[in-house]
Amino acid sequence: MTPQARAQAAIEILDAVIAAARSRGAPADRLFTDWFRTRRFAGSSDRRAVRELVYAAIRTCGEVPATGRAALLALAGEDPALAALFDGSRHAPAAIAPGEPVAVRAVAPAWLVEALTASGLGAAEQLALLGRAPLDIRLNPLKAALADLPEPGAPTVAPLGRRFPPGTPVEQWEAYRAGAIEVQDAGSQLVCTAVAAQPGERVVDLCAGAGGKTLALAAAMDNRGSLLACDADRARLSRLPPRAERAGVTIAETRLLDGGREAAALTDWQDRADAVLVDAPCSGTGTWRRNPEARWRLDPRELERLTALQARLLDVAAALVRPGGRLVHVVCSLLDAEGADQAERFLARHPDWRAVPLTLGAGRARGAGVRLTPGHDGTDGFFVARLERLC
Ligand SMILES: C[S@@+](CC[C@H](N)C(=O)[O-])C[C@H]1O[C@@H](n2cnc3c(N)ncnc32)[C@H](O)[C@@H]1O
Repeated sequence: MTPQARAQAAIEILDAVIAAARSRGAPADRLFTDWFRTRRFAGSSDRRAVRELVYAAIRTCGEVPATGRAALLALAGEDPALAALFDGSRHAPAAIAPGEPVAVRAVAPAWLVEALTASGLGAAEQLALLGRAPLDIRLNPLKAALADLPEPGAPTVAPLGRRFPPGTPVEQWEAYRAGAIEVQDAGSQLVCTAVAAQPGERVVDLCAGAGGKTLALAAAMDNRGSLLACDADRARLSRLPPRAERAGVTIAETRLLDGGREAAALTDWQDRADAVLVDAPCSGTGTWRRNPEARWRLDPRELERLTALQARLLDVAAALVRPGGRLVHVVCSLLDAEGADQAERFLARHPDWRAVPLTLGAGRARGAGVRLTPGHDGTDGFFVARLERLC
C-alpha cells in the first residue's frame, strides 16, 4: 500500500470505530481485523502503519469525532508529512478543502476532563493517561524454579514485577509456557498485595474475570487455603481454570454468579471469608493507555450505572466477610465517584466497618485508600481501599 492508501484505510477504519462507539458496537481492534480480512493485498507493515495512524487519531480526539477524516485531519494538523498525503491521487484521501471540519484535540470528552480534574488529576497527569503502556509480567513464585527469562527486564513498583518494552514476545518464552510468568500490569499486581492474602485463609475474588488477580492471590497464599473466584460473565470465568492449571494454582474454585442475585449463590460463604477482593466493573479511566477508545464509549449515565453496581457488589461482599476480616475495593479508574467517594459511601452505610491505612510502596493517599496513576507511578491507574469489619 502507498502511504496515501494507508491514510485512506485509517480514515475508513476510523469511520467504523466512530459508528461502533456511538452504537456500542464492536471494539476498534475487531473492526481493524475485519477491515484487513477482506484486503489480502495488505502486508504486515501496512497493518502496522495503519494501526499506528488509527490509534494515534483515537488518542488525539477527546470527543467522538464527526468522521474518520476529521479525526485524521486533527492528527495531520500537527504532522505536515501526514497532511501531505491528502493529495487526491488514486487511493489517497481527497485534498484538504479550506475550512473543512477538523476534530478537536483533547484528552477526553469535556465532562470527563471535568470529572478527572475534580478528582484531583492535573493536566499533565491526564495527558499521561494516553501514553504508551509498557509490558509488565509477574513472576509466579509457585513456579519460581522455571523462571529462566531470555531478558532480565526492569524492576517495577510491584515486588514480583518485571518490565519490558511493548511488543516483547514474552508469550513465546518457555517461562510463559511453563506458567512461571504472567502478563500483568505492575499496578494490577500491587493492588493484589492490598488483600494481604495469607496461606491457609479463606478468600473470595468476587469479580475474578479471567483470573488475573486470582492467580496472584493463590501465589500469595502459597496454594494453601480456599480461594473462590466468582464472576457474572461465563465466558470470562471459563478462561480461568486453564490459566490456573498453567500457573500451578490448585486452590482456586470458580463459581458463576447471576448478575443481580449474587448473594443467593454465596450463602455458604456468609460471614466466613477472611478477605474478599472486589475488583469491580468500572469505567476503566485508568486503562486508557491500552484502550483509548473507551473514553468515546462512556457517558454520565453509564458511569452512574457502574457506580450503583459497584456499591451493590461491595454490599454483597461485606456480607461474606467474617468479623475482623477485610474487604478490598479496587477499580481501574481515577474518578472519585468510583474510588474514594465509593469507599466513603460504603463506610457511611456500614458503621461496623473502618478503613485500614495502606502502605503499598507506591501511589498516593486518596480518601480512605491509595491511588496509582500512569503519570506518578508508571502503572495503569487504580484506586484501592482496604476496609475491615470490626469484631
Ligand atoms: C475489572 S473486571 C475484573 C478483572 C479481573 N479481576 C482481573 O484481574 O483480570 C470486572 C469484572 O466484574 C465482572 N462483573 C460484572 N458484574 C458482575 C456481578 N454482578 N457479579 C460479579 N462479577 C461481575 C465482569 O464480568 C468483569 O469480569
